[in-house]
Amino acid sequence: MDTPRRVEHQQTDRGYVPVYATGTVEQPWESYSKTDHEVWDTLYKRQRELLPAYACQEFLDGVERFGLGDGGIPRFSELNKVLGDATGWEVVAVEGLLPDEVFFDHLANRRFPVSWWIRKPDQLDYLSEPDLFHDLFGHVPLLLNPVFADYMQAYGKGGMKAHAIGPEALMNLTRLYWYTVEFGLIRTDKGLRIYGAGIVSSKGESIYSIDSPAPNRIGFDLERVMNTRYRIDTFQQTYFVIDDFAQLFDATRPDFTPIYGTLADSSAVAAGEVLPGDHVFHRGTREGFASGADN
Ligand SMILES: C[C@H](O)[C@H](O)[C@H]1CNc2nc(N)[nH]c(=O)c2N1
Ligand SMILES: N[C@@H](Cc1ccccc1)C(=O)O
Ligand SMILES: [Fe+2]
Repeated sequence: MDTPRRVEHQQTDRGYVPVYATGTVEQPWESYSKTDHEVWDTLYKRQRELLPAYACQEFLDGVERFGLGDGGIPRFSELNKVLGDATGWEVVAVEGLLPDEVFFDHLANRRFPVSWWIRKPDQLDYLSEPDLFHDLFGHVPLLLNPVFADYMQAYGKGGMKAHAIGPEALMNLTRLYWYTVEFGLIRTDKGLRIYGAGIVSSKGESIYSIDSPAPNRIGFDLERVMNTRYRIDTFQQTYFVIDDFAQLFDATRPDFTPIYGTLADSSAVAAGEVLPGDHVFHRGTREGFASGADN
């Protein structure tokens, strides 16, 4: 994996850091404070205790293989030895949210962007932008699963294509990412389990997504998901459930171009709606659902 070449040094509050062409930086591991490491340990321990009963086995296996609980914020260079050998993926440190095409370009090249900074102690339960804990603990363990690793690279390539087609196609694809990679549930013989990074990195939403009567839980259907709006500022009003990872990979293998065409003519579905054709695992009570703009 050739690391993107350095193009400039950028003045930040940590002094000059090398910024690469694709928006990546070096992980400033020596700069992390004692509090930063304690925040990681607190969040890790909370999720490690909760998730054996809530997360899918593939995710739990990934957490163990990386040894994310060995104490303090992990060094990306250490993780990349395990990750590179397993599936050829590489964690790269970034400042935060990247433009869509830069983000997809990373995925298309088996690079997963992880914010170098971690949330503050008073942000344990909510923050507005993905931090190191969300990106690393939430997304990276499943990249050790070869089939999921292939899916994520294919997603990146699909993102470059959707970006070239136009903003509506990109929105359809971003909804797919949202309801699977970020907030997806999966069926197991022990009941519904979590694989979405946005859920497993949040104690509150881990419990809510499985136990609460409020949200809908509906069987995954590609076009249904691509046409369903979502909210970024609350727990989800609907969770989509896959039977297994193969279902997700098979559904996303075909060329999406005709689907983008079909969806361009149909109006989007609101986040909390249940449709006649839905495979309803649970029809939510909708208690606590605020109204408001959806994506
Ligand atoms: C897929 C969709 O565009 C999504 O919002 C992207 C945008 N840019 C990003 N940038 C970073 N660093 N991390 C992310 O998860 C995302 N998500
Ligand atoms: N098959 C999709 C790309 C894609 C792959 C995997 C996940 C999501 C999207 C396309 O042709 O655009
Ligand atoms: Fe994420």
